[in-house]
Amino acid sequence: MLELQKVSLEIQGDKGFEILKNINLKFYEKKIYVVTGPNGGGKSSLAKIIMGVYNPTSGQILLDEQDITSMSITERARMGIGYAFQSPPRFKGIKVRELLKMAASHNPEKVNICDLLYDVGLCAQDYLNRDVDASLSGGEMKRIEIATVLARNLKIAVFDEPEAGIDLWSFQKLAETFRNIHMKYDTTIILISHQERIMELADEIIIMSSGMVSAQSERDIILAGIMNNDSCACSTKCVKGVGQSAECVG
Ligand SMILES: Nc1ncnc2c1ncn2[C@@H]1O[C@H](COP(=O)(O)OP(=O)(O)OP(=O)(O)O)[C@@H](O)[C@H]1O
Repeated sequence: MLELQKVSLEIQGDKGFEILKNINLKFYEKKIYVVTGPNGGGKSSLAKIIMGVYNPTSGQILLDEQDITSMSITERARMGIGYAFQSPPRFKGIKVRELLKMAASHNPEKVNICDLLYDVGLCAQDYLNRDVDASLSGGEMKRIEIATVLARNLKIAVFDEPEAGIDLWSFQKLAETFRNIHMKYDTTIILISHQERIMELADEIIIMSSGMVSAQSERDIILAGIMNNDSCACSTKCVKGVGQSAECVG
């Protein structure tokens, strides 16, 4: 289990401000969590603090009861925490086959890289010998990145907007991929997303807003709340919501 206890993150600057405020969260094994919420709410910062890109200003992070708060990205990666980037990096001179083999190097006998490519909706025959460079489209690169994360058989896998750059036709396949991982592995999956169809995969949904957890509950409860919410998201006092600003009085 991954646990965040009273985690806060302040970015130093002219007038340092708190990006994350007193976050208390528990992520259990074999569950899918979707972190959602308005732009700037703190979702990616939460992912980065789990990864070790940022270190909290205060609070603690525990993985299976071990304090990992001050561990580096590399140490956390060794302990089984992995992250898929919004815009995956490209590696000059490396083939898809080599990239996946490297990712699976801790458990090569367990991982079939052709199955992995199939799981992310790519045909092994067409892609194994492709270079991991600019010749791959954004969506193809994203899927290969997801395959590398799967290959690592992680304890905690964080995906930041996995749907970004993936066409509507392949979206269903992506959702199936996460369902399959959920069934096949004990990995805790944390998905950062605004997409309702990604939220539908969740066991639990966490809403981040203004650097705080503003709601956390089972998927159906949160989704019902979002669907029934006809209140206005603007900062002024408004009875009918954004887009009907004639009603705004603030
Ligand atoms: N390194 C940084 N320096 C200064 N401000 C930062 C830094 N990282 C994040 N922020 C600010 O912290 C807030 C939260 O950012 P974050 O990227 O976590 O939001 P988000 O919920 O992922 O947003 P989005 O949905 O737009 O991706 C934003 O106001 C952002 O500008």
